[in-house]
This record gives sequence, C-alpha cells and structure tokens, in this order.
Amino acid sequence: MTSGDEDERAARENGAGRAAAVTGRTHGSGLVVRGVRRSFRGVVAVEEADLEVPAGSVTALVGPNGAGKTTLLLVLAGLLAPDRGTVLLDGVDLAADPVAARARTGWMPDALGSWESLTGRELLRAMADAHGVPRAQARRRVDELLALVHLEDLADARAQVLSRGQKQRLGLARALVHSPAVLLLDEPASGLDPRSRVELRDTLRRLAGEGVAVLVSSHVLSELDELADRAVLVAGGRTVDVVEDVGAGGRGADDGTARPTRPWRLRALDADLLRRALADRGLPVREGPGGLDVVLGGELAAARLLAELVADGVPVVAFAPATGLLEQAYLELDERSRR
Ligand SMILES: Nc1ncnc2c1ncn2[C@@H]1O[C@H](COP(=O)(O)OP(=O)(O)OP(=O)(O)O)[C@@H](O)[C@H]1O
Repeated sequence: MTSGDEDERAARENGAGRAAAVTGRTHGSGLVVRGVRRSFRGVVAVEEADLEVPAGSVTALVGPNGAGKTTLLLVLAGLLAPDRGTVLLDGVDLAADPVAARARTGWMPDALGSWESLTGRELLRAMADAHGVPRAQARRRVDELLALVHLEDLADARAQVLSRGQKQRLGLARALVHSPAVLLLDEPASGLDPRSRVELRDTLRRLAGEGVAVLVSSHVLSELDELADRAVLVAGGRTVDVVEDVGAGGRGADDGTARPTRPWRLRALDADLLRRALADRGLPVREGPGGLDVVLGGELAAARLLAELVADGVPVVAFAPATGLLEQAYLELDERSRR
C-alpha cells in the first residue's frame, strides 16, 4: 500500500465516522486537463480541451448542444481514451495510473445506466465493493448516502421503478460511495423537481466546502449562477473561455470597463429623466421588458452608476442584472459560434 493509499483510506475512515461530512476530505489537487482531444472515426468531438478545477471549487462546463461536454466528461471519468492530452485527477495521471485515478474520481452520468435491476441499496453496496470499501464501513456509508439523497424509503426498491429524479439522486449517491476527490457530473439537475435541485446545489456546495473539486455540466444556466464559482465555456470541441467569480455576479474591474459585461435593467418613476441621465453618460440604452437595459462592466460599475443617478435626483426604483452572468456569456458564445 502506498502512502497515498493510506492517506486515502484514512480520509475515507474519517469521512465515515463524521456524519456531517459527505467525503471527509479537506484538500486535494483538483483536476487539471491539458490539450485533450477525442474523435470518433473522423468526427472530432473534443478538439482541444484545457481546463482546471481547483479543489474546493465548483466549476460549470457550459456550451451549446454538440459542443463536446459529454465526450470530455467521459474522457475525464476514464471511460473514453483521449487521442492525446493529459488528465490529472487529484494529482494522478489518468493515462499512467488509471486505477488510482479512477479511485479518486466520482462520475455521475446523465442516466443511471444498466444496473437498474438492482435495488438502490444493492447498487451502492456493489459500487462500494468494486472500490474496495471494507464491508462494515460500506454499510454505514451506503446508509449515510441514502439519507443524503433522501432515498431511505426507496432503498430496497429496484432502481428501474424509480422516477427519473429519484434515479438522478441515486446516481449522485453512487458517484460518492468511495469519497472521491474529484466529482464529475453530466446534467445532474435534469429530471429533478425544484426542491431536489436546491438540495443538489447545497450538496455540491458542501462537497466543495470539504475540498472536493466539482465539475458539472448543465444547460440550466440560471441555476449554475448560484451553484458554480467559475465556468468553463466549450464550443466546437474547444474550451474557449473561463468566467471567474460566477457566484459573486461578476464584480468587474475598478475602472468598471473590463469584462465581464452584461446588461442591467433599470426602472425609474420618471422614465424620461432616467433615459436622459443615461444618454448624458454616453450609455447606449435598449428598451427592455419593464425597464431600460444598459450594458455595464461589472458590479462596481453598476454601484457607481446607481450612486450617481440617485445623487442627480433620478427616482430609480429597480436596478438589477437583466440576465445571469453565465447566461450572458453563453449567449455571446452562441452568437460567435453561429457567425
Ligand atoms: N460515439 C460517437 N460517435 C460519433 N460521434 C459522436 C459520438 N459521441 C459524440 N459524438 C459527436 O461529438 C460531438 C460532441 O458530442 P457531445 O455529446 O460530447 O456534446 P455535448 O456538448 O455533450 O452535447 P449536448 O449538450 O447536446 O449533450 C457531437 O457532434 C456528436 O455527434
């Protein structure tokens, strides 16, 4: 047994002993991806992927249909071999030591898959067995995870009778059975009702708080704004951009001019006065539903503008982002890829 294995075992045992912790991890090396390419008989699904997911963070993988997100996640999960490129999972090179790399990685595909004839409990125990979690510990771990995803009452029902959302929750528990340092999730919120989505968000944030590196693909951009710390944008098989500070809403540079930019919607009791005040500042204005939209360079620029308008006696009654930061970045990306 290597010292890394011993650390891992200690971390697992720690986690199993502390009911409050989902993994028991406190730190790790996260995920590093460099120059990954993957094609299928001439069809290039992932052309050039470069990204990092620091331990303790949630990173969103965002891009239009066919951008290569699922293919990339399958490569990172060790289920598809890349044509070239390097993947480091918690410091372990996936190509050099796939077994150790997979032991550090949790994978939640967008569908539960072929084990649906087992009950949820059997499925989780089989997974724990496959990962070499000792029996007594596995029993405790499985109970904890069933509670975490609120499936205790359905634990002994065959997975195939579960609803789509319940299967998604079981899929999350399955991905966590071996206390992974890196968690990869493909559209985890699909099929979840609003309450389950909030719980998923809380669970992923909690995992990140425990030091796990979380990479999550999703099309529900408004929810990623609240869930993710940062987002990696993918288009045409390439990682094309990174949006930092997603959760903070994009603070922007001190001069208020740098990215990220997005429209803000303003409403005043006197719309004409507001229109004139914005025009005086050289800000192009668009009529939006229920207000005027102006593009600003971040929250600092917005705060400054609001203070100026109020000081000038403009009776502003609403001032908020017109779209989420990620939504805006995604729409810009989509626009560029259509040109
Ligand atoms: N097994 C395969 N054989 C051939 N082409 C494939 C295969 N898997 C994926 N592709 C192609 O690779 C490209 C990327 O597909 P992928 O499923 O990774 O995209 P995605 O970003 O996950 O899309 P979506 O958001 O619609 O799920 C697509 O053009 C797809 O048709």
